[in-house]
Amino acid sequence: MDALSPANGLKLQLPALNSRHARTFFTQFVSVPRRRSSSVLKNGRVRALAKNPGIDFCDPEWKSKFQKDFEKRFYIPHITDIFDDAVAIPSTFCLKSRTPVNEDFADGYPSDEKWHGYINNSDRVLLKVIYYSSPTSAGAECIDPDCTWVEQWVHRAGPREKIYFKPETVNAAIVTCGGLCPGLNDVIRQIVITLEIYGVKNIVGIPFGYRGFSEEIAEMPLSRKVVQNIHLSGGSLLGVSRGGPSVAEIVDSMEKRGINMLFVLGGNGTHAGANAIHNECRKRRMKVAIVGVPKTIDNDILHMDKTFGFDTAVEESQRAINSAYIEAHSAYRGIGIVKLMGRSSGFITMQASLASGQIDICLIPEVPFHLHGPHGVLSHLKYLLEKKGSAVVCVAEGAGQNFLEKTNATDASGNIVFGDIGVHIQQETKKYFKATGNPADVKYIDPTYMIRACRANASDGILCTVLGQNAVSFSFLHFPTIISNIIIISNFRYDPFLAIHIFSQLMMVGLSSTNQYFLDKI
Ligand SMILES: Nc1ncnc2c1ncn2[C@@H]1O[C@H](COP(=O)(O)OP(=O)(O)O)[C@@H](O)[C@H]1O
Ligand SMILES: O=P(O)(O)OC[C@H]1O[C@](O)(COP(=O)(O)O)[C@@H](O)[C@@H]1O
Ligand SMILES: [Mg+2]
Repeated sequence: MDALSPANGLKLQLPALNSRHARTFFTQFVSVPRRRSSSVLKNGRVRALAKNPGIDFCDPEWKSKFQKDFEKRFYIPHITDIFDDAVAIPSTFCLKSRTPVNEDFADGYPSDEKWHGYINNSDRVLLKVIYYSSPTSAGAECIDPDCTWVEQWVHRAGPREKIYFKPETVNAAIVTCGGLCPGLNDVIRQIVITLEIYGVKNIVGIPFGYRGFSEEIAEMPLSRKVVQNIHLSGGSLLGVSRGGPSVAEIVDSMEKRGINMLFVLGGNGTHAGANAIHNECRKRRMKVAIVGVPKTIDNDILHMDKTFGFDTAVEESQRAINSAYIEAHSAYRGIGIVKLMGRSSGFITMQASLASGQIDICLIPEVPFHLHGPHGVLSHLKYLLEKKGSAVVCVAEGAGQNFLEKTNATDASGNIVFGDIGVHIQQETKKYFKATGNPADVKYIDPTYMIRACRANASDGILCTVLGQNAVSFSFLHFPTIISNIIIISNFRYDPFLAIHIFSQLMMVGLSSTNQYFLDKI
């Protein structure tokens, strides 16, 4: 391959080298999110430092104290916290084969004890699977200076043997809020199917997000028959929206409708709402289970390897990138720019760039950059045009917001409306090359809505199925009051934002990768 072909021209930077001091412009184009726990040594290498300066490592008990504190932070409210007389009944979720008895079952089905099909309430999922033997190991995330092995566990999702809701008394509702994301229909479908397996008959969809609680829009009765094929198309069967009624109005409406199980599918805003609804229900002593299923196409949630829709987004982005590449390479001095989702994080942009092998410059919110100047994007574009005649840039929507005029405009949910960094780069690039007397042909593609509206791919489809199932199991079982604990974390570069700690996903936790970055921010 030509040394200047895009795949080679694109520099991937290892996290350990990604320090402000060690970085050159060229190597900053593609970078993975930085960790704060590093310092630069004289030789330019980076040393990982221990986090948690508040811990007294001389205390022989520090490790068990740390683990206790970790467990406490992930305590999930239990229905008996509020209703100490709540009675558990055997699960109605049937794990037994319904097929005709074969030889194995000649003496009848095995008892539940022998079946071992349920999740034990004490089961935990290990969050970190890498043992870093030294703080200098690449990517090391150490709690103490010796990089001691400290186990960090979270609860395991799945059906329990005992439940706290009688299926015949359940009035379940599902609501999808915020922006679209591939996989919403898959999750809705699986929630409905699983609820029916538990024996629930009354299931409705609340149309158009939280707005559906206040406005005169009829709720949608849901059953397996209704949802059977909805995963075959993108969007949300129920519709989505931003903004809407107050929390008190939502809870009034839930009381009026008799809803005692609410599934909210949405992002940080939705879960802030879910948490507020939960608190209001608690205040009114309503026995309601509220379960959040995290939806963020940006894949920026603490502890989660992957959120649904992300994989589809990366895959679908390839079409836009390839089009930008073809346009750029077919034009005289062509430059293609693609903007992808990612308000505070560059996961989609980074992975789509890497997967494509067609991107020369990748810009993400985590890494600041200059447009102008000797180490700016524009001078690198000039270099690329001189060397190979064309170039392609991939930029995350939240990157380079400092170049744009702040309007303080917000959407109906109160989110800050970002300026269009893609348009800005396009304009600046055109101006820059025109001024050099050698114009460039700059094409800009924003595929956001085409990506968001896609049907989930196979991998996301499986993830959604697991999330939907586990959400229902949690609503019924051990922790039915609320699953959506909200932990405020801050993205070190941008405004603090809410990350969602949702337990319906935790059985998916395996080899944590990119999102471990956010662990720092608890
Ligand atoms: N702090 C909050 N308290 C209550 N409801 C909220 C809060 N933030 C957002 N919401 C509501 O949650 C819904 C979705 O929020 P939004 O930010 O648009 O999407 P997302 O959940 O994807 O982040 C909206 O209806 C919004 O009004
Ligand atoms: O035009 P809309 O629907 O407000 O959506 C735009 C925003 O939606 C997003 O997809 C984020 O949506 P969420 O808030 O639902 O995660 C961003 O990428 C984008 O800034
Ligand atoms: Mg949001």
